[in-house]
Amino acid sequence: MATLVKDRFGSTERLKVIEEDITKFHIRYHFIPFMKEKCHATEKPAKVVSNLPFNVSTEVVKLLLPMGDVFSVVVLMLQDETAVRLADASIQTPEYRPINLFVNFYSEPEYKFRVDRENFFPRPKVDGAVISFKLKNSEEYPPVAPKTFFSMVNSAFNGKRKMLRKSLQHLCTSSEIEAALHNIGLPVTARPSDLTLDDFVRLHNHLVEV
Ligand SMILES: C[S@@+](CC[C@H](N)C(=O)[O-])C[C@H]1O[C@@H](n2cnc3c(N)ncnc32)[C@H](O)[C@@H]1O
Repeated sequence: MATLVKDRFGSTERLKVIEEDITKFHIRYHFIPFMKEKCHATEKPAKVVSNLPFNVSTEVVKLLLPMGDVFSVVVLMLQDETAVRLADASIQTPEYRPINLFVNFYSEPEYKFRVDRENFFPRPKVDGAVISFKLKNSEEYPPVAPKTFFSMVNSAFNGKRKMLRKSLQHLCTSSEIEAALHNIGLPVTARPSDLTLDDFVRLHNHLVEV
């Protein structure tokens, strides 16, 4: 693939073929100077279009979505089931997970279309799908510190069936959690799957004030 691309497009100065493991590659370090040199300041950031193996999907999503300063859009071929789950962040479903909050924190996902397994060679056991993530800029992120926010979200989902007043007890007392839930208009018995991204942000911000 790399050889084919180099042969076909090697003559353009706007192409650089890098053969690296995406999960270990320092994207900003290599990409930002290249973009500065090759693109005019008025141009929008670059886009990612990728057809990676399905088993690195989640790792790649976690790596690329917080890069709104470098990329405007990330378009990925994923396993159909994964693409459906990432694009749909409906609360109160068994599929609702911290990764949905992560995706919607950093981007606006859109399921594009299914790609039947017959279109691949060798034929996999599952269908693929194309999904796009329009990346947000940092000023569009919800008003929280991502590190403490996702730490709270992960703790909340560790006890998925547990009420938040129990699963977040390492952060605050249950009565403080109940008061925070009440303040944001949620039942004191709420579970993590009842909360939207916005609810989690408001809960987090109430709890850090305690
Ligand atoms: C499904 S094939 C797609 C090939 C080609 N991009 C296409 O669309 O026809 C997946 C490609 O990802 C490459 N790949 C697998 N793991 C990778 C990683 N961690 N970093 C970069 N490339 C990887 C493989 O070498 C393979 O060429």
